[in-house]
Amino acid sequence: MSAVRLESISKTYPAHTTALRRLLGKPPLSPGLRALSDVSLDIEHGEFFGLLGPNGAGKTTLISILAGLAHATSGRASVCGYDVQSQYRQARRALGVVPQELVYDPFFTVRETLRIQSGYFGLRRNDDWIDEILANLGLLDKAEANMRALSGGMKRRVLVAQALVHRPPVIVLDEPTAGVDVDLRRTLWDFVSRLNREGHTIVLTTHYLEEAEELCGRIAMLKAGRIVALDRTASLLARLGSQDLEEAFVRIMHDETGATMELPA
Ligand SMILES: Nc1ncnc2c1ncn2[C@@H]1O[C@H](COP(=O)(O)OP(=O)(O)OP(=O)(O)O)[C@@H](O)[C@H]1O
Repeated sequence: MSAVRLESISKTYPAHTTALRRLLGKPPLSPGLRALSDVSLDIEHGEFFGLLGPNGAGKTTLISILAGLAHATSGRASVCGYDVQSQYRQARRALGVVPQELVYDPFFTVRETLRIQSGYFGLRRNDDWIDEILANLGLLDKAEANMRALSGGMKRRVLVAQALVHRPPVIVLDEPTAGVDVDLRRTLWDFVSRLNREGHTIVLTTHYLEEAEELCGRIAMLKAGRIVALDRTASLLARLGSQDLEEAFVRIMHDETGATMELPA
């Protein structure tokens, strides 16, 4: 059983329309937007997997479908064997998501935020694990600070901590290092790599390709909602004769043949 399984996932966001046009039975002003087209993918337990692609390629949409925040128009997705729609609770419990956007409640301290998050998963007396997460993310001295008093980078650390409170076997990080300093990057990657060594499956989206090259054993590249490359990182570089992932990425994204570069993992 895969940690993450995507079977022919397509997603079309509904067309933009106005209430008046709807009332008059007129067609929408713009057609719907197809964000994902027939995406199939298996991520095995224990993998450190990179999901790459330019802005608007569909990475966040895919993550939203896994987290139950968006529904696929067609296809099936599962986390640790649990269908993200029909077995939502089990699937969500198996997943920790670090969102791209800084979302937080300004009325709580860091520790309260993590206790509340634990409560969503029915976990009481989770303080030992919360303390361990705080220590590993360099947040221990901020535990009693109010969320609104934290810097942007510190808030991002709390988002990472929130994703981990229920010890999910699969951790998805959606651009976790966007706009954060070198210190946090190091702390974060040390901690995430340790979690990976301990058996957690990691799915990472990032625009920092050198980070993806260093960390991810296997990579999928999305372009306009389709998978255009799926391979082990080293094999991908060797096959394209590229010096680094950035060069490979540019070549694949500018390849107009539309051929999918896929090899068995
Ligand atoms: N809620 C929504 N309603 C309508 N369109 C959306 C919605 N969310 C995303 N889109 C569109 O779907 C496409 C894919 O967006 P998505 O955010 O998944 O891309 P991404 O690969 O995560 O991009 P980025 O690297 O910029 O984060 C884009 O064209 C985006 O404008």
